[in-house]
Amino acid sequence: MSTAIAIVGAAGRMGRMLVDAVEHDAAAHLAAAVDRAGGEAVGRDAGELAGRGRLGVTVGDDPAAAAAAGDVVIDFSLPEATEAVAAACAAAGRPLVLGTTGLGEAQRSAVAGLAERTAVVHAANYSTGVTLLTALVEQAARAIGAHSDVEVIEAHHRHKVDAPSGTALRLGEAVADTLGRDLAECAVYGREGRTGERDRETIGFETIRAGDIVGEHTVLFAGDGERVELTHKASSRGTFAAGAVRAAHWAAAQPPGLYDMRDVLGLGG
Ligand SMILES: NC(=O)C1=CN([C@@H]2O[C@H](COP(=O)(O)OP(=O)(O)OC[C@H]3O[C@@H](n4cnc5c(N)ncnc54)[C@H](O)[C@@H]3O)[C@@H](O)[C@H]2O)C=CC1
Ligand SMILES: O=C(O)C1=N[C@H](C(=O)O)C[C@H](O)C1
Repeated sequence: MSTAIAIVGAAGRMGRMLVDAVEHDAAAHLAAAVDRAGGEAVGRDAGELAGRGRLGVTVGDDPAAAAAAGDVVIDFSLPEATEAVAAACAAAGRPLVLGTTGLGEAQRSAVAGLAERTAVVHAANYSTGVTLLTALVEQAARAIGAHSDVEVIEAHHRHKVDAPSGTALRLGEAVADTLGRDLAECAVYGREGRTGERDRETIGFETIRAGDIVGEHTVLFAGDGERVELTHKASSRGTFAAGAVRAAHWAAAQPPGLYDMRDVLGLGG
């Protein structure tokens, strides 16, 4: 059986990659495509936008119609779309694979509410490599985190609108949780001026925005006389799209709940 997939944010960098990934997957097909109301993509063919030629799926602006048409919804758009997409998935009883980063409290709460009714996979990064990196970072934090200065460094393309990246925040959270710290209290975002000496309990974040960098993350554990750096570099958005489509197949068979990419890959907690 082929999984019918509805894509929100279909005209974006990730949306176009997702259309391509779905159409490359013999076990899936594109059922609906949605983008921003009033945007120039609405009314165009989603396949043509993705450079794949005509697919016969017109980009719409109604998440409710898209959710009803698909077995699963994949949303990589903007936080402004999240609450409407969650409501559409709840009304249609459809699982959601959410890749959008930079969510605020209201959007997180909408996602948590949806997860009581359907399966929701929410990951800041759908690549297998970053899922592994997160596990390795937890291992490093357990071994040397309490005696190290921990810094998270990320680099992305010039078009990215949120900072630090969702992945960087997730990596920082993984360190904080492992060390029994509260990230909201120990995070330091960039430094400037007369900062004073570094407090070992803090977790620092540095952001680079430049050119067409797809996505790079390093977690640095620095002590006296040595340091450990764990790095992941994505060289194609195809890796995120492939992971999201894999998550969509997986989510279609899950009971309600909030999951992440570790669950999808069967790596446990
Ligand atoms: N979880 C992951 O693995 C990854 C997550 N991302 C995240 O995905 C999101 C999208 O990234 P890009 O594709 O690079 O951005 P983009 O700006 O190229 O695409 C976003 C698309 O969403 C559309 N959009 C905006 N408001 C909308 C609304 N209310 N309803 C429907 N569509 C709407 C825009 O018109 C645009 O076509 C970002 O939050 C980014 O951080 C990106 C790559 C990987
Ligand atoms: O906006 C992007 O491009 C990316 N966003 C995600 C994030 O914020 O972590 C994941 C990936 O690094 C690409």
